[in-house]
Amino acid sequence: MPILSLHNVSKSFGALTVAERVSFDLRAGEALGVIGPNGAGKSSLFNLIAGNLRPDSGRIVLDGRDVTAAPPMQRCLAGIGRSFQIPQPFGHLSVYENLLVAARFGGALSADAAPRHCMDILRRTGLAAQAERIAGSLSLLQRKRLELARAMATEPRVILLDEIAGGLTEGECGELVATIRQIHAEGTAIIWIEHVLHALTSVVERLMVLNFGRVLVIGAPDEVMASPEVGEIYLGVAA
Ligand SMILES: Nc1ncnc2c1ncn2[C@@H]1O[C@H](COP(=O)(O)OP(=O)(O)OP(=O)(O)O)[C@@H](O)[C@H]1O
Repeated sequence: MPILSLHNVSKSFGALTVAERVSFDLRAGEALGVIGPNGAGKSSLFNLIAGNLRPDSGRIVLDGRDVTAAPPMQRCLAGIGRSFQIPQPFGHLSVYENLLVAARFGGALSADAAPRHCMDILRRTGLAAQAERIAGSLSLLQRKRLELARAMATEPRVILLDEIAGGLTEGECGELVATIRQIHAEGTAIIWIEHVLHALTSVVERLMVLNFGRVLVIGAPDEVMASPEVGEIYLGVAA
């Protein structure tokens, strides 16, 4: 059984369609990459999955349970974790405190269980040495790590990563990718929107291309990148 399924999910803002009958399954533990031109509907897709946008039609099923009408908080508790394109930590709290908030409120961990869980996430996301640092004082790479860690602290079954590699140097990007690969290897399913293609394709098993809110193609990354439709929208020429 897939961990997450979208069935004909559609959403429009007036005349602008950001999702048009989007359907796909995410297998438990799978990593799926999402690419597409600016405005294709990638972030809107995350908002639909996380519950920040309500679809006009269609169904979203998490682990066999229909969550289409569930608000974001309930979806988070049900196992959908999310990182944002622009990191959104509590800047005046420490790194550890940020994780504690996520674990207690986003993951409903008990006061007894949360501290140990947060220490584990700090270690797994490469932030152990920064635990006491105020989040607002972190470097960009560390803020990206914190964004990942906050999502992981909610104990997600599926984690949504929105352009987490953007703005990093090549070396920093490699470090973050290694962490994401490890998290994936430990069993968390991932949907990752990313413009840094080589980072994305070094992790994901499948790639989905969105264009004008539609799924243009979904499949193995090398086959998707070699497909004429993708060449057409990225290079503006028919292959
Ligand atoms: N709440 C909203 N109301 C009206 N229009 C919206 C809303 N949210 C998004 N849009 C529009 O929907 C379109 C798709 O936006 P979305 O952010 O999903 O695209 P994207 O593929 O993530 O783009 P990018 O790569 O630039 O981040 C854009 O034209 C955007 O301006």
